[in-house]
Amino acid sequence: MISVTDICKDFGGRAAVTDVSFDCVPGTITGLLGPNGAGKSTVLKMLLGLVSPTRGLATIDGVPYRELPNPGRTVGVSLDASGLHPGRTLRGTIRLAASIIGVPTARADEVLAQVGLAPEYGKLVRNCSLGMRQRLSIGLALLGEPRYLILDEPVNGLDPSGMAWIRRLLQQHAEQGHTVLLSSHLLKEVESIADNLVIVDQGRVAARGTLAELIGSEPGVLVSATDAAALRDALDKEGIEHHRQGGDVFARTLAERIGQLALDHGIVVTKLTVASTDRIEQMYFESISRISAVGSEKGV
Ligand SMILES: Nc1ncnc2c1ncn2[C@@H]1O[C@H](COP(=O)(O)OP(=O)(O)OP(=O)(O)O)[C@@H](O)[C@H]1O
Repeated sequence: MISVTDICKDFGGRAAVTDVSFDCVPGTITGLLGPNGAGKSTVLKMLLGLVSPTRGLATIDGVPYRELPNPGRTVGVSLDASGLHPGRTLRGTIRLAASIIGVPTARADEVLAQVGLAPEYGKLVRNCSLGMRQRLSIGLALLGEPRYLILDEPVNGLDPSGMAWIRRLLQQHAEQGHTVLLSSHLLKEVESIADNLVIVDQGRVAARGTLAELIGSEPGVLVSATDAAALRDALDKEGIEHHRQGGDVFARTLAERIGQLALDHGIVVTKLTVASTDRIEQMYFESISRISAVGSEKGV
């Protein structure tokens, strides 16, 4: 488990992170979300022993990162893809990292293929696109087959297929019982990947919980069906709140329930849109505006 307890960081007397606490349990993906400068990277760096906390404790597997016996085999880290050595090739970079953490060369080549960079193995890092560097950085994180993945802004620079790829990869990692913590300022991306959210603003936790806890357990689904009247009848029978929206039906339930309902009643669904995005956006802005209000009361 990853445990962050009342962690604080001041830089030159200025608070960057204040009393941040959260846990990440195995088998889940946690998204650390917040606007630019909110303190996300500082939290991750404290967790990884790269910045020492002014107060508080951050542990992985019950100990601070620096006390892990072989951190490279336990925790996969991707912090800043622009920090990779520009004069090394992709393969050279990953093989060097493999030799440092005691992983066979064959595994390095396997990871290069896994992140879609095998055809470019001879390219120098300085000649790689941002997306390629991001893939390399994620490959470095995966190298030691770690139980924990800690990724700072992993979707930065990735195109839509790259984003879909990383989503699948992280979900598979969590399904294997591993723990994923990622930071992002991209609300929609985190919403589609994470099981749990920790929203930070101005260094403080603004909101924390599962997506359902934060936006309500039944966010609502917009459904198009060839027979909308039959759909409305079925929703009535099941006692599911609904109303018309254009030619569609907005039902206050989960997509899974609509799928089951359609199957049970033989209704052909032609389109189904989960209408949570605007609610999560609303929740996000409400959370961070509460922190801003506290900050302005304190004259921050
Ligand atoms: N080494 C440092 N020295 C002084 N101030 C720092 C240092 N590192 C971070 N800060 C400050 O701490 C605050 C939080 O920065 P941090 O990089 O953690 O935010 P972030 O949420 O990761 O932002 P972004 O999404 O823009 O990367 C910012 O005000 C930043 O200027």
